Amino acid sequence: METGGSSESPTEPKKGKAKIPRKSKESILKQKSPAEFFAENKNIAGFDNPGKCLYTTVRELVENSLDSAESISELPVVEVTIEEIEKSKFNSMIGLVDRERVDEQLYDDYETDKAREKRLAKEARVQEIQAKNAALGKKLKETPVPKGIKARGEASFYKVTCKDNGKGMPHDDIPNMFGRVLSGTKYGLKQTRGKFGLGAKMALIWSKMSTGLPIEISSSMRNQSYISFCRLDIDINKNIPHVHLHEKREKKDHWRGAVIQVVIEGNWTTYRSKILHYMRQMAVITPYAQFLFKFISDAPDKNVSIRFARRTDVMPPVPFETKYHPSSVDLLLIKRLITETSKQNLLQFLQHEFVNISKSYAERLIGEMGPEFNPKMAVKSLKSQQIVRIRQLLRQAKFDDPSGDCLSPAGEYNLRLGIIKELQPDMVATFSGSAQVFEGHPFIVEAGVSLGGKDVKQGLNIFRFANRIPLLFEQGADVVTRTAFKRINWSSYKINQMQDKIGVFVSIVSTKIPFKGTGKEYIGDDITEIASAVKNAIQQCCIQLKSKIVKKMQAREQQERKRNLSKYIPDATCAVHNVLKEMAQLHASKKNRYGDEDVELLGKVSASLITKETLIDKLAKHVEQVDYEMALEYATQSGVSEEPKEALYMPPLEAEKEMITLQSPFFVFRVLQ
Ligand SMILES: Nc1ncnc2c1ncn2[C@@H]1O[C@H](COP(=O)(O)OP(=O)(O)OP(=O)(O)O)[C@@H](O)[C@H]1O
Repeated sequence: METGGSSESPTEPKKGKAKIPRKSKESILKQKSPAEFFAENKNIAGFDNPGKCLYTTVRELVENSLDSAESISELPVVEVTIEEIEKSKFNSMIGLVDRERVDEQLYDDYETDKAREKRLAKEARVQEIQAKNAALGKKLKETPVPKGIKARGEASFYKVTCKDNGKGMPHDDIPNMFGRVLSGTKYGLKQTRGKFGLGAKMALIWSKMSTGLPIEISSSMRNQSYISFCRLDIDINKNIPHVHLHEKREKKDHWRGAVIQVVIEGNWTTYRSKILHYMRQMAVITPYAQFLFKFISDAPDKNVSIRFARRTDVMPPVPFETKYHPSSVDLLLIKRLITETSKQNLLQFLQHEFVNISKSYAERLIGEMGPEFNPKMAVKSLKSQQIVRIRQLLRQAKFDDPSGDCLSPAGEYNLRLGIIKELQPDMVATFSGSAQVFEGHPFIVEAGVSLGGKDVKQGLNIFRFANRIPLLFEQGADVVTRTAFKRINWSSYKINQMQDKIGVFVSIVSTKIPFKGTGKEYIGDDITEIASAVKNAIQQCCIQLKSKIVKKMQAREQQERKRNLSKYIPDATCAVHNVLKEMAQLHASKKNRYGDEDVELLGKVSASLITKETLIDKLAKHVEQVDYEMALEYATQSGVSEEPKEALYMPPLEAEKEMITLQSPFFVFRVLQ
């Protein structure tokens, strides 16, 4: 085993350590570290209560794993395990000896004999009613049977482990990546699930707050011959990692990736369905990933093990980092870019540090700035007022919109695949919009609308994704929900908003998703560009669906017509045959005279060559013929190209057998050899 150094004391940052001025005696001023702030306001990062904390911890770890695998174009394999740890096991983990209660009345869940009697009587009553209803065959209403009261302090503990096949982390960066709030590698202008440099630290802060246990990280990168292992917690006041152990361990195989493990308080019972929904929706929007989710407890009936198999090998292109759009910059940003740039003069700076400024355009801009500016001037010597002038001009000048090339939308193929897998709908339509822009950030909206399907409730069922993260909370305030409920006239597309089972899937990707809050739970309805792009994407799907619905309705009408005509054949033929028989009798008794043609016919009726059955047969054939001709006429009118087509998706074969794989941007075809 190779040891890369361990430390028992907090790792102090050497550079950039802020000096806090000495306070005068009467000063009441206090400072707070970011870690302290987020520990006190953990709800703004999605850590509201123990149940939600469990959910958000899983989320943060899974999203980091996906970001990591995708950053190296690796098809992600992510394994999440939540292991329930019962109280005495937890106590022994932390070296606390279990203690029996002595003074029962001291506890919050203490019940007097009378209260207990009352509760048991109530429970018995409820059970009796339920049994009676069941015997009468009545549908059972969800009458909760009151359970024995749970103590306020009765906590449940969980060990959450997330393993991936991603990039891994540089050995020396691990303590800061997990032990310093607001530190991360995803701050650049790039579409990533993570952004704030906060999620993993929040999981650690919560573990520190609820169990006091550290986080454990194992990681290995492509060319590393060792596995980095780090056990750390966070010094909340100083916002620095407190490293317990940081070492390099022997690597026996070619493993690459990361394993993160944290023990937290949580509530599986109340957040089970949210966590499973999250995993399922993540599998929908990431069909090229393989997920294994496990919940392990001492009660085997509670155990869950779900494998979300990879359904395609086609991974969306890796998003790449882009530069700022000149129209969206502010003074701080320009100053930062000036400090960080390797370019010497103003011309090079404008041309290379922003998108959509060519050399000639940069020259025109500099000319417009005034006589004290020139292309060759040293960019690092610009004075504050000059920077203000640059900013004013960049704000007012005309620039092309940023292109969406740097983005990586899920793609219509993946979206459709996900919808079909998730809902198994009767009909589905998808649409992928072109790149648009808000505040200098490109964004792309994709949508899918489905009708019918398995486990879909009547009305609108909304599924939201942002930078390929499923959003499950704060649905009511989100731009997608509001648009679907308020701005789409469903009936004009022949869709019944109340009765049809409608699935609305919207995925937005951008270099900046304007989430409300750091919890990444919803996108507000106040950004007009995004709201109108969402509306357009849903409408485009509805237009496609409408034509399918109309075709279906016409086909149904046609069938109905045929059925109606066929229904009347026996009565109609009976009536016609009776008339013919009567005519034949009149002709025979010479009471009526008929033309030659009629006489021939009446002769056949008299000779029983034309019977009721022959008439039925002829009429049925005629209805069939008319129906066929109408269908043909319809097909010719609407053109063969518009015949309803259904896309075909083939799940990847699981077998290890030798296969030839044919790949195209739209499909993967595997042939067994
Ligand atoms: N599984 C992992 N594999 C590789 N790197 C990881 C992994 N988990 C975390 N990291 C690194 O640690 C950094 C911090 O992660 P953290 O979750 O705190 O923030 P983030 O993902 O950058 O942003 P956000 O707070 O929005 O999730 C990441 O930027 C990433 O570089």
